[in-house]
Amino acid sequence: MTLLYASTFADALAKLTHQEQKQVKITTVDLMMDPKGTGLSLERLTRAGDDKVWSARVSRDLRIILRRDGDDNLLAYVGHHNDAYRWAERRKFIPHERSGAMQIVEVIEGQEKAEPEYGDHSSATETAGEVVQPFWSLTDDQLLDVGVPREWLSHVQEMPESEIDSLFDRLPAEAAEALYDFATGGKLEDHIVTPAEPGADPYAHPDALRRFRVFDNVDELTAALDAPFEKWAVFLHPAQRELVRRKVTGPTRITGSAGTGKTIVALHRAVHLAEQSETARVLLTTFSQELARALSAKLEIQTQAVPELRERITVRPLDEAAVELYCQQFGEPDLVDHGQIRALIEEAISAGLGGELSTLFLLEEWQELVDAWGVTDPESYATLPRIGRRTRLGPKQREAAWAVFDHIRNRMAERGLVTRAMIYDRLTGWLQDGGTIPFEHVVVDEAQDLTVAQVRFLAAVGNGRDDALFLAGDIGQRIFRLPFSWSKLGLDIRGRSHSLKVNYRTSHQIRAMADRLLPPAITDLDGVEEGRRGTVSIFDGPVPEVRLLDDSDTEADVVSGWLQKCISSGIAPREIAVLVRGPDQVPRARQVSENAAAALKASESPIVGVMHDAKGLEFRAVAVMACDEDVIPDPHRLASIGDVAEMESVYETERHLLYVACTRARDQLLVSGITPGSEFLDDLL
Ligand SMILES: Nc1ncnc2c1ncn2[C@@H]1O[C@H](COP(=O)(O)OP(=O)(O)OP(=O)(O)O)[C@@H](O)[C@H]1O
Repeated sequence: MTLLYASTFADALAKLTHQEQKQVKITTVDLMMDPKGTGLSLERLTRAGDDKVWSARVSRDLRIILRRDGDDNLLAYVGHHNDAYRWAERRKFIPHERSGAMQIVEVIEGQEKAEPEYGDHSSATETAGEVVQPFWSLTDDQLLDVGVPREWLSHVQEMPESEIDSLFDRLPAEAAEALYDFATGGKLEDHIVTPAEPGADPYAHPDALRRFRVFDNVDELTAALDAPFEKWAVFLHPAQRELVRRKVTGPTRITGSAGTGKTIVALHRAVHLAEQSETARVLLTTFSQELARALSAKLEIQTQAVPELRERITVRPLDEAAVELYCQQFGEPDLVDHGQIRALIEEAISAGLGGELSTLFLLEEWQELVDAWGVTDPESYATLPRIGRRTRLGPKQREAAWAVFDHIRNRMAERGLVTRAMIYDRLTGWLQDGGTIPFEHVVVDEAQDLTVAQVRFLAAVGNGRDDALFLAGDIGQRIFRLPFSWSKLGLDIRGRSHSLKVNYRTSHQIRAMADRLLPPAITDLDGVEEGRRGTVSIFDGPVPEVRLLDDSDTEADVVSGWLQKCISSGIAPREIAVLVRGPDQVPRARQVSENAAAALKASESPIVGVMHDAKGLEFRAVAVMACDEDVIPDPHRLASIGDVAEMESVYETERHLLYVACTRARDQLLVSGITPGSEFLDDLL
């Protein structure tokens, strides 16, 4: 027997109470153990849209809807008696006539085909009467080509614009994606379905695999039933699946705007690589402890059914993994801190080094150039591009500065001190001399914020090995560093960069608004373009609000009122965030959050944080407040700008920050500031 599990079943299961979910799980496992269903109350549903549909009794009121075809048992839906029967009556299960992929098709009323009012569908007419019908000009053939079920052709052609947002709820996802992209300016031809080979299994088509999953054993099934909310663990988009399984001959990067599932792909990729052999070892890494913890938690869910896979995957922040490796090879490093570097600079200045250059200048020069780029001699320092550094240095000043850096380097060497970048540089040299890390595969999430030293290290880790390096990131979310070329450092992903286009996190409305902060395509310094155009979200929600208020009291009242509305609508305070540009604005945010909780006598208040720390997180509702003229872009950063190139890069990262903040919201977003407000708000509006 083959047991199949549909995403509609997962959705329906997630809506039941915990107790009901437990009952469903027991019945489902019984069904798996007793494929003929002899011990279960199975009943064929004569009024269902499909003659292979059955119901299985879970309890007096709960029913599982199954489709039984030969050896296949498909778990299609679960719900209370009337709801479950009504669902079954309005569904057909048919392979699509062009793709061959199995679809669950909602039966709609009035399926007779309407004739176009103004001649045939090839006419450019897009309106019938006053109502805009965005798909009126599309022919049956065009619609079938993108996976629209035949039953839906005329309904789609006549669909008014106001119904577009329901596409994902009602049509198979491949068709909904194509139509939504078309309606928002994309090309239908980009979404033509792939026809299956004759006789192929309709459940094995990539479009079917995004909504059906075959379970080989009870453990896998029970793991999926334990976490019905975690659809990402079970159903991948065809583009995600392809990237997870792709065999690659060099470092590979996946990109995509916020919420397109890059982290999910990185996670599945790590598991896929671990599955390849019992001896495979995988490092799944990212930049912070908090993000690594979140990855670990997801990995637990994903490997629940096969715990030995979990043991083959190590999840660590990259810095921690590097220190661990360093300890194994060279002993424990003594990391220098900021205060020690400052003291060494002051010592050098007292000894007459450094000419007229200030401590602050030398400190920044050390951190941003000399240490970051691993400069070890005056010749390399003299030729280093000074992107992002405001002061141009003449040869004499460089010489004076180098004398200080030389002093720092010598003192550090005498005392056995190292910087993080030096740790990576030493490991890189060791790898280049034939050293090997204890991992065959490294998967990196949030790769857009890698440092120069980390990129060099990873290049040496990859070193031309197949499937060695897989990086996920979005350059539109680079918030910590100035851009630099990866390929010049040996990490060449050109020709192996792939972009995801379906946004699972944010509503259409929030995504469309946040996208206005960034250009439609961003090109990195290696000339690899990341396009945002053509990205679609799979659900819709309220239009985000942008509010400019007269003063901070009024803003506090408005944001607090908005938070109260969110909480009163059933969103738990821990699923709501109030985000601000920096620590100076945190008291404003905290007060608003506490006021909202106090007004409702809620036991907890919405989470407060700065935009930088929100990377990788998500909330049902987000208020991005204090977006004032003198807050974002950060005036301290702007004040120190030296040239146009630096100005551009500061503006870019400040925009990215606001983009990151806005795209943490799944359903509801409020952006506010005090008049005249941040110049970025003009783009949002
Ligand atoms: N195939 C899928 N099915 C269901 N949900 C998914 C799928 N892929 C991703 N998601 C959900 O979409 C949301 C965003 O995913 P993820 O965090 O991987 O995106 P991301 O591209 O890494 O975002 P960011 O760039 O903001 O870090 C998560 O809630 C995730 O569970």
